Amino acid sequence: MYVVIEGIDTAGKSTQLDILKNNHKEAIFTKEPGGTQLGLKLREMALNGEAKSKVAEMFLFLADRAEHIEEVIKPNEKNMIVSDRSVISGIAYASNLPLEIVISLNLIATSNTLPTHVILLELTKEELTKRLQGKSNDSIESRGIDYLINIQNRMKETVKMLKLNHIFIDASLSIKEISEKIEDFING
Ligand SMILES: Nc1ncnc2c1ncn2[C@@H]1O[C@H](COP(=O)(O)OP(=O)(O)O)[C@@H](O)[C@H]1O
Ligand SMILES: Cc1cn([C@H]2C[C@H](O)[C@@H](COP(=O)(O)OP(=O)(O)O)O2)c(=O)[nH]c1=O
Repeated sequence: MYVVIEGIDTAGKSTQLDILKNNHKEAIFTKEPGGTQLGLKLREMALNGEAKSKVAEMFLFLADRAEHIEEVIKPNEKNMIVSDRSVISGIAYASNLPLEIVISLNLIATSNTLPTHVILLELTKEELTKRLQGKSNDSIESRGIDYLINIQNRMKETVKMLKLNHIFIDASLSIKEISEKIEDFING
């Protein structure tokens, strides 16, 4: 089982992952970017805005993903894996290119190893605005509210285009309500 927690910045992914770590001690927890040794270096470069070219930035995340799939996901496919972000973020955030092209590049990076369960935490513009005010933003988050809402819409479109098993959860529900919906979906 390859479960991914998806959502734009501040959607509540880390909060739900902390609960999942308590409820599923047997699972392997990982993330993108930064789920491998190479990925940590790539994450640093990407989040510090070192790539001036958006295409170069996309390839940093693709390299992170290829390494992550090879080193973490594939070797553990028989176990329960839970990842903070995935190919869904990869496709959605590369918003300077048409979805179809980015999907093809990501299918190469993932060698078609796709999540079996996609959990997308969905924010309203109002809730996102409120939450972003409470944190310092990395180079990607500082691109603004409308940018992130567009990314969220691309995430939903991507999940549907890839026909992945998924649940969209209203991220403004209580932490407990969201956690219960996640458990029902995973155990369903
Ligand atoms: N269901 C929720 N309702 C209200 N606030 C939440 C909820 N889940 C998380 N938060 C808060 O929103 C902020 C971002 O949560 P976090 O889990 O760090 O999001 P992400 O990992 O997706 O960036 C944190 O301040 C967190 O306490
Ligand atoms: C996985 C991935 C993340 N990102 C972005 C989303 C985030 O803004 C940033 C780092 O992700 P993350 O560490 O999850 O940030 P946060 O916890 O604030 O959500 O990288 C991409 O642009 N492309 C990708 O392929």
